Amino acid sequence: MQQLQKENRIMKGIGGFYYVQTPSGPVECRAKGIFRKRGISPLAGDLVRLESEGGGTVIADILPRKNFFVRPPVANLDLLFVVAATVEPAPNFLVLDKMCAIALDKGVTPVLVATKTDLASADSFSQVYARSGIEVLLAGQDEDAALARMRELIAGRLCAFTGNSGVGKSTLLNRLLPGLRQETAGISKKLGRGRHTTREVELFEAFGGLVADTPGFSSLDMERANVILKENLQFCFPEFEPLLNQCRFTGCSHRREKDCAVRRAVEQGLIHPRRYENYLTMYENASAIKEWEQNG
Ligand SMILES: Nc1nc2c(ncn2[C@@H]2O[C@H](COP(=O)(O)OP(=O)(O)OP(=O)(O)O)[C@@H](O)[C@H]2O)c(=O)[nH]1
Ligand SMILES: [Zn+2]
Repeated sequence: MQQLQKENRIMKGIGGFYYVQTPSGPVECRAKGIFRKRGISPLAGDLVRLESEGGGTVIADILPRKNFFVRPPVANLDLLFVVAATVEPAPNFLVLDKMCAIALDKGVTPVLVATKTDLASADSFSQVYARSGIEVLLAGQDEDAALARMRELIAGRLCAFTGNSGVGKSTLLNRLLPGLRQETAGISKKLGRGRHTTREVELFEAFGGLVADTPGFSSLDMERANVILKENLQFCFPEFEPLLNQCRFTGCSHRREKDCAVRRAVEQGLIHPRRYENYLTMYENASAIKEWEQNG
């Protein structure tokens, strides 16, 4: 099993105060002034070095980050549950593929969770992702196996949930962590503030890992900070990976080039056409954004 570092980790930040989990218990502290001068803000998920200052404790250093997200503000994410419903709302595979690609681009493992499987079949999910290298879990109303697998995946990792409004993220989180709401209220009370301020990311210890309560992840693909370079996009589709050195041309974009191993795999049914189509769309988007940025 993977081990989460038991060092000092920021669980939550609110109004300039940070709630840091340390091997000897939780500590509430501020950050040293140097961060503000450098324009760096400590984030939930950050591993930090603490120092004593003026009788209190301050964050003196942020250890190198594996990755970070701007909205919601969280660092060092290991795994992202991408939640999508079979119906109400109907799945948008382009959005799902974008979310998975953004995760992979940042070194985060995406796991798809299909909800409302009691209302409609999840066959489309199973088919589209069967050979994608992305794990799909079916979480209808009575699917305990999916919850068991989620607990297993959370162990040793920092995890978050994303998905469009109404797909069932809260329902899933409540089934997974029935105590979450009370805990949220408890911590807010302890800090004596925050219940009605802007939602900040808060990490919860669960099943040997950490789960982020991150309502804002639905806007993931809108972030400029999350733009994937078109050259890197091919690495964000795990099913392309074993083929990448088999294309005739080095630097093949897998669109119109001759003897492209990726296109051949699509024709042979080894890559799902929907995934390939979405790759092409994302490639065009990435090219457009780059030109726009250069001209702007
Ligand atoms: N039938 C069925 N309904 C579900 C399931 N999961 C969630 N729902 C319902 O779908 C609706 C939306 O669920 P939420 O959990 O609030 O969805 P959410 O993703 O948290 O939505 P936002 O808070 O808007 O982001 C609620 O009425 C739930 O009861 C499911 O597996 N089956
Ligand atoms: Zn190619």
